Amino acid sequence: MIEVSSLSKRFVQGSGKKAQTVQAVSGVSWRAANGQITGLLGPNGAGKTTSLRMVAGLIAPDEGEVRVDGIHVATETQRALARLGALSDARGLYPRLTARENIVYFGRLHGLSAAAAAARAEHLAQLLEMKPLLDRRTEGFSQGERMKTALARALVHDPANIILDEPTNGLDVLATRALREALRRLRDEEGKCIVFSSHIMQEVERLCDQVVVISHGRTVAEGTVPDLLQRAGEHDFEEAFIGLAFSAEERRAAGLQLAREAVPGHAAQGGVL
Ligand SMILES: Nc1ncnc2c1ncn2[C@@H]1O[C@H](COP(=O)(O)OP(=O)(O)OP(=O)(O)O)[C@@H](O)[C@H]1O
Repeated sequence: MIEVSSLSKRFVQGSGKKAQTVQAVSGVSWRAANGQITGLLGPNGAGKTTSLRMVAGLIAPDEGEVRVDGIHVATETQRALARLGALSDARGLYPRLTARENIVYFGRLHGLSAAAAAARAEHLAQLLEMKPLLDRRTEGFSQGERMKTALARALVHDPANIILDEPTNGLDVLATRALREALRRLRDEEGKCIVFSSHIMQEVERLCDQVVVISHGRTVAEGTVPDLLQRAGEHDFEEAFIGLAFSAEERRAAGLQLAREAVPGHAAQGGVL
């Protein structure tokens, strides 16, 4: 289980009089349960990546806290992170090593014996359907092949919690489906707590048991897809997302309208969403 409470983070760019402050995350709170897939859904710049980087202990929050299975990431970092597998956008594989060597190497860094790491590589290759890749050098791997290898590497220590930042970025339809299937198996067969960020509505709608909508660094809604549809008073998830994530003023400024806001006989300036 992952619990994020009142998390805030700002970045300062430049120095002196030219310094600019960006409030990336402003009091975000959410909870991701075991045996469920939780989606962080938000427009570009909403604060999803920054939130996940704080969950993974890569950057420290200014305020708030993250607990992984009840363990504070800030104070018991090693113990909390031992229970977390993180897949970031930068896949960062070693090109001269085979997929198997990449996975085993990370297993060894996590303290697994050579035999245990090798057994995990076999198990994960089966789970992620990547057996034919295992003994190829990762140099020249396709996006989908790289993603699978990086995911196997992130799962080598069998963490109970998995976070993935926009995992389908750059993947074609087949690789996306394979990833979706792998995440379902990790949820259903192994009871993992899975969190992934996305701005792709269909992906979240298809896969997530629970959705957290983030906008301007805040949690603006949380619930199942049917909960969010009901809350927004919409039948279409994309319309619900637009209604929840953007204020009426923002929609007007962007020249966008929800279908239900359209005046009959008048075309929207920027097109009806
Ligand atoms: N290292 C940084 N320095 C300065 N600003 C940053 C930094 N990292 C993030 N930001 C800013 O914080 C805000 C939130 O960024 P973040 O990457 O968390 O959003 P996101 O929801 O993941 O967006 P996207 O869907 O576009 O990836 C943005 O305005 C971004 O420019």
